[in-house]
Amino acid sequence: MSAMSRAIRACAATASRRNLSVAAASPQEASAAAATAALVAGRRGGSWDRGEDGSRVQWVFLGCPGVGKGTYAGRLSRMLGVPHIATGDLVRDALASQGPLSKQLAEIVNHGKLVSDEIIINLLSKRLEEGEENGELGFILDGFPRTIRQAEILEGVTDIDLVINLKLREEALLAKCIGRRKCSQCGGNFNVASIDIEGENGGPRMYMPPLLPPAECESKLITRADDTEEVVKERLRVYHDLCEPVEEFYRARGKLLEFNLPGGIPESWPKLLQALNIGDPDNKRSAAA
Ligand SMILES: Nc1ncnc2c1ncn2[C@@H]1O[C@H](COP(=O)(O)OP(=O)(O)O)[C@@H](O)[C@H]1O
Repeated sequence: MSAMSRAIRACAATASRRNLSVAAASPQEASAAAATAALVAGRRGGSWDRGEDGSRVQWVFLGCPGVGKGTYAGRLSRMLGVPHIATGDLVRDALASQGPLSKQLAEIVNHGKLVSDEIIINLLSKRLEEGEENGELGFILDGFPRTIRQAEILEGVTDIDLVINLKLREEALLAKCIGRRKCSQCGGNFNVASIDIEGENGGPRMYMPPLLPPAECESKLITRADDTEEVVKERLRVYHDLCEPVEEFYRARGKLLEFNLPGGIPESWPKLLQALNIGDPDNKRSAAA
């Protein structure tokens, strides 16, 4: 068992024994913009590349359902050579496994609720153990932590370098979730939604074209059971109630990088790299993404 997964399990057990109540973090005095600038500037001179031992990248992605955490975390993980660990994927794998946990999880996930911290910690610890056995170092977490208690547990066992908080206008989130499709054969992710929203307060219009599947995938597309309008609305409500405080948790610790997605992938990806101060002088890495 890896040191980190062991520590997560131990910390979670202690927290549940003590019924850990987490003190609210003190608000940071500096403005969010100044904190973000300092955060990125702190990494200038070095780059975000993994260190020689590959262990430097320990990042977390936060953001509402449909914002694109999986897309951007996946791209960065391929670019930086660190595993992308999405707790939503771990939950869906457990759901598909038809094991004893599967029925219990379906009830929760298909109603847009959060799985208990204990179940998530167990799934994550198992995934980290497997990674350790395969020599993985570093990680980009996507969808974890999602509650203050999960954030406290993670903070207690390892140092998170950076938390990227992706933001997108609420009108786009619902449409993006409902438009999501996956090819059941090749596993490719697509989106049939065409989003075109008027600019706010004189700001630019937001256009996100659909990401359509190639002809060979068209008949094999599946939709996630929790991507119905009713369930997405519940997931958004749960996010605002339980997950938004996690943003504040990291903001107060000076780790939060806020990133407003300006549009679709072609427009947003280079700007995200820029915000992360990831140089790409010879374009080799862009090709890998
Ligand atoms: N860290 C977590 N804590 C509790 N439940 C989780 C966590 N991560 C994933 N889940 C469960 O898996 C579902 C799907 O997660 P995910 O794919 O990350 O969805 P989303 O698109 O809402 O961000 C969530 O709605 C929730 O039920």
